[in-house]
Amino acid sequence: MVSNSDEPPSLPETIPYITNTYQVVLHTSAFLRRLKTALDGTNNGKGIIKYNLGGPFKSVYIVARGEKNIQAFLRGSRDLDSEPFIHMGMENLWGFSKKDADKFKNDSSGRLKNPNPLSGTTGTRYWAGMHQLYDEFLTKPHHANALSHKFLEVFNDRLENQFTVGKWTETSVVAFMKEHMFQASMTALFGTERLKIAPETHGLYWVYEAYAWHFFYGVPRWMFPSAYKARDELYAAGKKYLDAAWKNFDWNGQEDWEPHFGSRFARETARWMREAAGFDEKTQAGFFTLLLFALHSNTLPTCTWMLIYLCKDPELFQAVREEALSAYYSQDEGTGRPKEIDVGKLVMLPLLQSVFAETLRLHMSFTNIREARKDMVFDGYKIKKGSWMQAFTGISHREEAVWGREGHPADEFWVGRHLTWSENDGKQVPQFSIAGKGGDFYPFGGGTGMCPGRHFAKQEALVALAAIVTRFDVEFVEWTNQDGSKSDREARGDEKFAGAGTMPADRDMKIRWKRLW
Ligand code: HEM
Repeated sequence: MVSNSDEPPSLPETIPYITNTYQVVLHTSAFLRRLKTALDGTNNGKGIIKYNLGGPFKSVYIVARGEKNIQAFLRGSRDLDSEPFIHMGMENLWGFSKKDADKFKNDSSGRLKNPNPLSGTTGTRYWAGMHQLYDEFLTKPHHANALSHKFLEVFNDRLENQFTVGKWTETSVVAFMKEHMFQASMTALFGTERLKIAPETHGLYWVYEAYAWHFFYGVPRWMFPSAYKARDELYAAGKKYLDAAWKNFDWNGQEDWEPHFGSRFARETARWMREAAGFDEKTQAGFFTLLLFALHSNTLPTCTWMLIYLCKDPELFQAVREEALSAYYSQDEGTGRPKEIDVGKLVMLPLLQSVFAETLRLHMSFTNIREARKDMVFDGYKIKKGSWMQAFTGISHREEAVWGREGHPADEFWVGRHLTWSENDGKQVPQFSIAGKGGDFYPFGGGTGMCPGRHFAKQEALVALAAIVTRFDVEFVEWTNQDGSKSDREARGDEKFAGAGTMPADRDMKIRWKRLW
């Protein structure tokens, strides 16, 4: 470690200005392993480490440890700005035209209702407009609830239509979720028409998702030509859907959901892009491609992992089933089977919340990035205006000193980690708690840029899981590779996704299951 008084230690690298840059962009899992080793070796006690990205001029300060520092990093929204980082992905990942991406670049008024007083921006406030859309139509309970109800309706229909009551069938968990959860959440957010008009969206999406991190960093096209081709075809598929939705939607209706645009959020986003922001067609299709990524890239693998953990542990499966059944408030008159579920109650159940949190803790590997708006001092170190700061959930979420418990190291899935127990009527009753862990657990980011889909995401994952565990008896068969051949080991997080979001399972789990109702 190299250290002087104003500067934190630097992350050593074999080839100056090359090794760290190469790894953080193209091999983030290796970068994180090296970072962890360096952190364990440093005795500055603050967990702040510096490196240079792409040459000597871009300093990056990694805020790796310490509740206070991570909180300050996540919440310091006025001085530490996530907008340049989002802007960076707008052309290559989102698919914006340069002209429209520049509208965001030139707007320094921020996302909040009142413009940043330091900003001289006049005219349309693009960041604030986008933030308001998220806040009003995605985060607010009415719209988050409408999305999860539609999701559940479609997901339930699919379970009922695909599987016969009382019949055992074999299925593969990862492939099953990639088909059915994908389709149900697409319908909830974007309507039934998107996949009818552009069925290629489904196949193209997985390629786009796998290379999203490379697109974000602007890795040249010649390195991954087929991924770039799939990305461009996905933009074109988004345009087909938007053109048809604009043509067929009846703007006089005010329903929460209809088949052409889907949710109110999608409809209002389309309207804002065209009417208030004046984006061109490329940008409009690009934004709806980015929303695909936001919708699936974390929730789908998270829910898949949750199901994998339950299928691995029949006792936990049974306990979660009993808990989930307690959230059903009506029964079918003929069969006496559970019918309607109280989603508000379901998402507060301790065991289910604990399975969700533990899965996000272990598998959400995201790089939070901020840029310093001005020269500042951070935990005693001088940070120059324009420097980047990064915080990695892949480090914080796995800190042994924070998460390790006797017999349950931080790297292991253990549902008891977030539960406390108390006695009620002679019975031990669990409570879920992750309070006081804000600096060690931040799967949804933080500050004004915090994930606006977090409530919908939790509801979606938990209703999907509840629908499965209450309806199916399940038996584990074997681990397989993605092509269906037998695997000699169980699934791990796919390292290709390290730093970019939830790491999907790199193996599939074959199960037998029987629908009960
Ligand atoms: C388990 C599921 C999810 C996780 C872990 C997650 C996590 C995140 C994170 C870490 C960010 C970046 C926050 C930041 O920069 O500070 C983000 C942004 C975002 N998420 Fe989620 N997300 C999830 C599901 C969803 C869902 C279902 C939606 C619905 C469409 C969604 C919509 C968005 C959007 C639109 C943004 C961009 C916000 C912005 O730029 O201001 N997310 N999410």
